[in-house]
Amino acid sequence: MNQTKAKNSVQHKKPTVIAIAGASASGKTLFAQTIYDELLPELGADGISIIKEDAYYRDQSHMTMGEREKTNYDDPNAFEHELLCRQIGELTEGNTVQCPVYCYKTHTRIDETIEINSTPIILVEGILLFCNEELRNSFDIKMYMDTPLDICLIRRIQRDTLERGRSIDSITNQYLDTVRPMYYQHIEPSKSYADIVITRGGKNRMAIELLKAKIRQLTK
Ligand SMILES: Nc1ncnc2c1ncn2[C@@H]1O[C@H](COP(=O)(O)OP(=O)(O)O)[C@@H](O)[C@H]1O
Ligand SMILES: Nc1ccn([C@@H]2O[C@H](COP(=O)(O)O)[C@@H](O)[C@H]2O)c(=O)n1
Repeated sequence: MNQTKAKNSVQHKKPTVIAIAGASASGKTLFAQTIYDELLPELGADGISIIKEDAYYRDQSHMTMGEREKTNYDDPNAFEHELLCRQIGELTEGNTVQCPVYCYKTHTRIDETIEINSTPIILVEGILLFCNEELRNSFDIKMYMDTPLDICLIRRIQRDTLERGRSIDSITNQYLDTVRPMYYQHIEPSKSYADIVITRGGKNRMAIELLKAKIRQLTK
């Protein structure tokens, strides 16, 4: 074998892409962030990264605020999944990508992007990750947060009033119009694609420890 080729194949081991899907406010972000924070001292910033599917919501700056507020954000078409898929592909090839940044208050992408480097472990979290076949096929490990919907709703009310600039009225109307129906149409059925189903939300310590152990095994 050509020596340069042999050297490169040793240097670039294909990253492991771990997806965490599930309902809105089921604990995906908390789970992924806990894994990241607890492994960062061991793996370093070159060892692990997180991508949020929410960053790939389509930009709506060409629409009025009224139109943006009526958008169904729980339909797969609300996301630019092609871009997410392409960028995961780039990362698995060892390349760097410019990840969009999304604002829930204005329902638009902001002008900046965040540079994400290819790392041996890539965590991806989002509600509809398993609904797009091409995207689904780009994951090595698929996890699903199976948190009861009433618990998710309570947590969403608390989070969205505090962090996403929403009123109780807007949260409950959106929940009845789109969030709940789309959960039953798209998210809940996608659980069947998961390799591992996690109960009790983002603080399930045993699930956190098991994934950390798997990641350690993959990176040693
Ligand atoms: N097991 C849990 N116990 C208590 N609060 C939780 C738990 N899991 C998640 N939360 C909280 O619920 C809210 C929604 O969780 P988050 O991780 O943002 O959900 P998601 O990313 O699935 O939308 C957050 O404020 C988070 O801190
Ligand atoms: N402009 C937007 C975009 C998204 N949403 C809601 O966010 C939920 C997904 O994010 P999680 O962190 O909760 O998983 C999804 O259910 C959308 O309804 C929004 O309200 N506004």
